[in-house]
Amino acid sequence: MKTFDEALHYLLSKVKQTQKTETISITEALGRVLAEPIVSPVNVPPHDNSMMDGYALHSFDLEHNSVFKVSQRIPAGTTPKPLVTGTAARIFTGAPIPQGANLVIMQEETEQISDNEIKVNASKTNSGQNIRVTGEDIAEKATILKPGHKLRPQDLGLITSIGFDKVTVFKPLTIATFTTGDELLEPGQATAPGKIYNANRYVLNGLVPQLGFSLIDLGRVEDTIESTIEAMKQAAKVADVVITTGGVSVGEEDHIKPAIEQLGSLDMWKVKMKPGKPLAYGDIEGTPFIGLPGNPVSAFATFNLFARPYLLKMQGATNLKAKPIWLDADFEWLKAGFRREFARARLVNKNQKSVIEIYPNQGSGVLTSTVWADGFVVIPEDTQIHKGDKVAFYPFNPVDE
Ligand SMILES: Nc1nc2c(c(=O)[nH]1)N[C@H]1C(S)=C(S)[C@@H](COP(=O)(O)OP(=O)(O)OC[C@H]3O[C@@H](n4cnc5c(N)ncnc54)[C@H](O)[C@@H]3O)O[C@H]1N2
Ligand code: MOO
Repeated sequence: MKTFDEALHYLLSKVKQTQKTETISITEALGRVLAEPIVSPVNVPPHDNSMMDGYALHSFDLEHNSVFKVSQRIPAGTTPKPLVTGTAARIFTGAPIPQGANLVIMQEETEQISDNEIKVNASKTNSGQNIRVTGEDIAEKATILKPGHKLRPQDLGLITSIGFDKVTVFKPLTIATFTTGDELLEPGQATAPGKIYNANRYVLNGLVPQLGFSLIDLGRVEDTIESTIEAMKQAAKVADVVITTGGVSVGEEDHIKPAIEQLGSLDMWKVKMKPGKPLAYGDIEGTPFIGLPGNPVSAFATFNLFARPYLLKMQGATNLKAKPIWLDADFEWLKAGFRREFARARLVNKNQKSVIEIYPNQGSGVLTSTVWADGFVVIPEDTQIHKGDKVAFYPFNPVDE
């Protein structure tokens, strides 16, 4: 049996990163992975500018005077004249600082004493106050984003702040999915004895596009060797990776193993984790294949824990590792097991403290646990947990994804 860390490490070592890139409009770039560094040709801000609506003047004059003539008016978007010595300039937020001024007094700290005169009432002033300096956000020639970065709304803002309207990103991977099992009915079909509804198809087909990949959904494949081989071939032809659920444990009803062994290569693993013990990895005529277990919670967990980082790495992303949040357990886990448990858990606030609760039924077929929860809590191998122990919580949707 492999440990969880061994399985993940091996899987990630097998990834061949995509080389296919495209240059696209910034309006299409949300969620895409950068293929090239972004180097700024400009300073941001491009000029020293005011943080406040108020008056620009020089600190030297303030040492001698509190009443100033207003010698010019500088709205944002205009170019100021140099400041006449001993005077103030009316200035607005974002407007360039005139040459000869070195601070801005906000208008609430001044009073208008005649049509073109103000009195400064500020108790404390410093040179440079209320001025945003050239390049303080981005310096010219700085690398603002590196390849492998998955673009979020704030990244698009940063890129457009240097004037770029296009970015070079990796083309999205295409993932083909199918589910196996003759017991499966599609939603909308009438129930029948011995049958269950195909839940995994819809979980998988939500998880794949949520990560920004294109999906080819081949639906349910009949449990025969011929149908499985046919589906595999078709999937491998059109996709960068093929992902299935079901048919990876030891039963002879499972045709995934013999099908792939005819078409490529396959490793069947038993991983020391729960849910998600069986996992298959191989290739179909050269296309990577990941076989997730059939139990719905196991399929959900192994997608998140194995397929997600595998696919993100293949897509060129560098931020693969989900970061845990360490919090106090608000539960007891007394049956220490030899497999690492990824218990479905949620964060709750109690008396201004965040703690972790777990769903009472942690069965691999209890999909309700994944809906109730908002993440996994890790119960390490051979470990009991008592209330108040620190535990590692992994949200299902990491914020930086
Ligand atoms: N003798 C052994 N039996 C099993 C072992 C083992 O080590 N030795 N491992 C168990 C574990 S752990 C798991 S997980 C399952 C995984 O089995 P498979 O990947 O072969 O999956 P199936 O047998 O096809 O299905 C398991 C279970 O999940 C239900 N299922 C399957 N597909 C779907 C779907 N698309 N939607 C909803 N539910 C689905 C299926 O009906 C079964 O109940 O094997 C254990 N057995
Ligand atoms: O992966 Mo199985 O779900 O551990 O029960």
